[in-house]
Amino acid sequence: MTSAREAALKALLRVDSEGAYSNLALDHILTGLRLEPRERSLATTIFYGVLEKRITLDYVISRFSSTPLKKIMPVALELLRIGVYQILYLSKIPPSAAVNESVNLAKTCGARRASGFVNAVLRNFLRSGAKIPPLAPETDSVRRLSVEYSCPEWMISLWSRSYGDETALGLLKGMAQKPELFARVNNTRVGEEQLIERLREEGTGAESVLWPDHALRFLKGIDVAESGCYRDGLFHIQDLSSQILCALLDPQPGETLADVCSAPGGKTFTLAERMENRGKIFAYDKYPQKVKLVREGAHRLYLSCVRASVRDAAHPEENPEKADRVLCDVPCSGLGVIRRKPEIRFKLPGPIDSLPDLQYLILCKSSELVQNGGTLFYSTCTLNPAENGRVADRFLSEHPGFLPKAISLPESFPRAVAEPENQMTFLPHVHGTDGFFVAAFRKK
Ligand SMILES: C[S@@+](CC[C@H](N)C(=O)[O-])C[C@H]1O[C@@H](n2cnc3c(N)ncnc32)[C@H](O)[C@@H]1O
Repeated sequence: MTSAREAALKALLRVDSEGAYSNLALDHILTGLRLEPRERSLATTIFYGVLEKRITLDYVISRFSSTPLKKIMPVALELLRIGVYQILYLSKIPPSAAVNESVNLAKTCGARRASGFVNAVLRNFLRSGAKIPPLAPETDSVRRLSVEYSCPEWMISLWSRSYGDETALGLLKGMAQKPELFARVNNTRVGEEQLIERLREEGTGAESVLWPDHALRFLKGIDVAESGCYRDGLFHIQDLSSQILCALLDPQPGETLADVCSAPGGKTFTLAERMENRGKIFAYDKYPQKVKLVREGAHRLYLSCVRASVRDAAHPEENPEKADRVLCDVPCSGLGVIRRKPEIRFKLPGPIDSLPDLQYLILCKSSELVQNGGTLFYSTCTLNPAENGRVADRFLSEHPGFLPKAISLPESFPRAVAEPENQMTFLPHVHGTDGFFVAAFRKK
């Protein structure tokens, strides 16, 4: 029978070898296995923990292995990470059990010849006192932070350069925190208090958030597949940052909107709800299978004003009907959602460098959809000025037909980054949201 650690191993290998998204890789492995709830929870803890702490774990392994990391076969390396992770961070698991389980899995999961090596490295680590060994005194501060917070050096340098050392440190500390989970109440079907009560009956605690309206905070995790309220279309899961963007966009019933990068549909749904399902939202995405997700979500939530279809926002064949408000929630590097998707920290800076050109193109093309006097919003879930403020600044400087539209927020959302008043960067450790960026423009 597959154990929790074997499930975690398989999911980790999937992320490494196929570049799979963490949640999908884990779901894929766990579906089809009949693990006890406790085993399932251990598999999840080990899987996410190893991804989150990988840089720290690799540093530890490098100090106790005579073989350089790059030469260790993938299964053995992952088993070493799983072993060291449990020894360092899971105090309820006896260290000897952590070692034995990794060694046994090496024997049964395709790394039999490396099982002695896995045993030797883990036992060396235990004998040394099972602590993260100090770095050499000459190690520079970025490398130190990288090992301490398990964050790549290039990302730490980017954040220090862009936001200052203090904010960069805040981001690193925030990255290690468990993110809160929020829902957007489907106000076309249920009131906030009513939904809180219905969730309580299902055994899920939730409370209202002061702002924006119709946002709920879950008091513990929720398995949406098990929730009747979810199936009945009473809410969708959405971070506060996205809900705030939709509040700023402020669509009115009866208007026409275009959401040019809409899948899987979270913002489309909130916008449709804010419009009380009256008017039209053209929800586009480049990929047909993703458009299907938007259609299914709108159907579940009874949002008939959503019209989902395939369209390439960067190379549109023709421009459809103009809209009162247009949203460009562009593809981005996702550095603001590392708390939820730990594998994002292993993206390489090279591919990220090409994103601003695509983002700018999408923004320029989409600006042609805005009616005179209408508004245009640009957003990302990343913390990288090249994809954020620089795209927004360039748009204004090259489009005299648009003006900056000031963003003003309640006092509980103070500005944490010096930027023009039509831009706002949300930081997890300051605002309690995902890392997020919004820029707003008005067409003359
Ligand atoms: C950040 S996600 C959008 C999230 C979505 N707005 C939501 O709230 O659920 C970016 C989306 O852009 C889509 N995309 C990427 N390139 C595109 C393009 N050239 N045209 C249209 N959509 C594109 C991706 O498929 C992805 O679904």
